[in-house]
This record gives sequence, structure tokens and C-alpha cells, in this order.
Amino acid sequence: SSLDSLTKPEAEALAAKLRPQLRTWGEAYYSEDAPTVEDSVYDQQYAQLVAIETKYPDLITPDSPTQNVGGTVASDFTKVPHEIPMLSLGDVFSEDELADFVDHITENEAGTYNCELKIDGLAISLRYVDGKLVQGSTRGNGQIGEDITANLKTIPSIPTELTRPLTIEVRGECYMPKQSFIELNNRRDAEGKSVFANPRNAAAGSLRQLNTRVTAERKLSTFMYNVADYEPLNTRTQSGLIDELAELGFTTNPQYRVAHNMAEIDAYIDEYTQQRDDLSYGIDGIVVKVNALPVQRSMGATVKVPRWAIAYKFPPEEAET
Ligand SMILES: NC(=O)c1cnc(N)c2cc(Br)sc12
Repeated sequence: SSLDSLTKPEAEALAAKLRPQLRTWGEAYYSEDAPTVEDSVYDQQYAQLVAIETKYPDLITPDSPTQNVGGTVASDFTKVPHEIPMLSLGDVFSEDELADFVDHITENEAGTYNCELKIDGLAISLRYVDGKLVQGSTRGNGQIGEDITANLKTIPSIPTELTRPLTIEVRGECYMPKQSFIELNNRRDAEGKSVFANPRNAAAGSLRQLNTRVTAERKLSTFMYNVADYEPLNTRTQSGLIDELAELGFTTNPQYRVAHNMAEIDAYIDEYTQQRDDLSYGIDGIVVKVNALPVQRSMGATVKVPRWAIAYKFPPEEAET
């Protein structure tokens, strides 16, 4: 191997360079859900360090990445089956496409829609029994998520006890506010660590790891907006559901609006296309839902997405110049 041409001092110098590099990459790859280097590069450089330490065992240091198992792979999490699957959303990319979808939605008796902001974060599900938080999980593949209860309990906006002793499963988004994201990346940059590409990766990386203390310091927040089953609630509309979740103690997004036709939906889109940059959290579109919950239920879902909701995605923002 290329090692044979190295003298021992050269090998020692190379090992001293490889160790911090592999440690930083390993940390990003294993515990923070945002790989910063191709696996092949990581593997090749790791193999080089192993070769050096095999040829010169006295060069091995106790803190070498070869001496400890890489961080915690996300697969260490307990799996959580979602009895009622956590679906994603169908996407449309123009107001014309959106109009087609809305026209095809059966005009239900209420005939109204609820417009909501599409939060750029990580979908979570919170299960309460008699008003007490018993489990929190990620969407995973929609059928099976990861148990991140301990991490979620560190987030101030998530109530551990509801104002009413309901047994209910509530779903929403965990996100990192824009300001928290900027501060986190500045800190990481100052520490010579890799930075997160966007707030969604930062939220995912902060939630999907076994070190709860790290989650606690990441200033995450939530907006809750769906329930697996609305029976335990009084309301029978989507807009009422958001108000009732707030009464129960959840943090909800107040920017929702009932719309009676496409003109009102378009007005909502235009308003939040303008406001997007001023919001303290990231959004990547808006969600239009049938407002009547029984009609949502009767329309049901395909394997992947509900038939009673659609996401209108904002056009990609021109790259920061
Ligand atoms: N308001 C909403 O329903 C909403 C907001 N933000 C999101 N990222 C998502 C994702 C699904 Br699936 S629904 C939804």
C-alpha cells in the first residue's frame, strides 16, 4: 500500500491529521443525521489510519476513532408502529394545478377549505393517555417511526400533560427557528465543526440522536396541526381542531385561514409568499385541506397521501447571491 513509502515520522504526522478529520466526519455522520462527506471518502481515510496503526501499534492513541465505536446510528432507536399511518402530502407547484385539485375535491356540505402554512421541519407524532404524554416518535417511513420521547420531552412547546385528560395522538412539525439555526451554525463554525445545510436538517439532526442533552440545547419548537383520530375532540372542523389543540396546551400556528373558494385560497398564497422571509421559522409552501373532519375521513387516503389535502410548494427561492 502507499504506506510502505512513508517513514515512521511521516506516518505519525499523517495519523495526527486523519484523526480529527475522521472524528468530525464521524460525529456528523453518526449522531447528527447530516453526513458532510461521501461515505467512500470516510471509509478510505479510516482504512488509511487503521493501516498506519497496524504497522506502528505504538502510534495508536486512546482517542483515535479506531478505538471507539462510531457515535450512535439512528437505528439504535426503538421502533414505533403508527397504527394510523403518518402520511405525507401530495404536491402541486402552481396555482393552476392547485385549482385543478380543489375543483376535483368533492364540494362537501361545508364546502370550505382550511389554508395552513407548510412548516419546514420534521414530522412528529405525540401520544397521550389520560392527558399524559406517553410517547413521541418520528414519521419514519409512515408505518414505522423512531421513538424519540426523551428528546421531545426537552422541548418547551410540547406539553407533558394536557388541560383535559384525553387519550389522543397528535401530529405536527418540530422545527428549528431561523435565529436558532443561525446561532447554532455560528457556534459550530467557531468550534471547527461541520455546519447544517438548512434548519430542517438541523432539526432532524438535533432530534434523531441518542444524546438528549444535545437536543435540549438546540432551541427546537413545534406547531401541531393534525390528529390521528378526531373522536376525542369536540370540534368537527380542521380550523376548529387547531383552536382546540391550542386549548389543550399545544403550540399551534395561528396563520391558518378558512377559505370558501379559489380566489380566497390564492389570496392566502399571495399573502404568505410575501410574508415568508419575515416569518421566524421556515416554510416551503402552504397546505389546503377540506375543512370538515368527517369529510376528510370519508375521502380517506391513498397509500401515501390524503385525498383531502394538498401542498402547494413555493417556487424555489433564487439562490442567496
Ligand atoms: N399544516 C399542515 O398540515 C402541515 C404543515 N407543515 C408540514 N410540514 C406538514 C406536513 C404534513 Br404530512 S401536513 C403539514
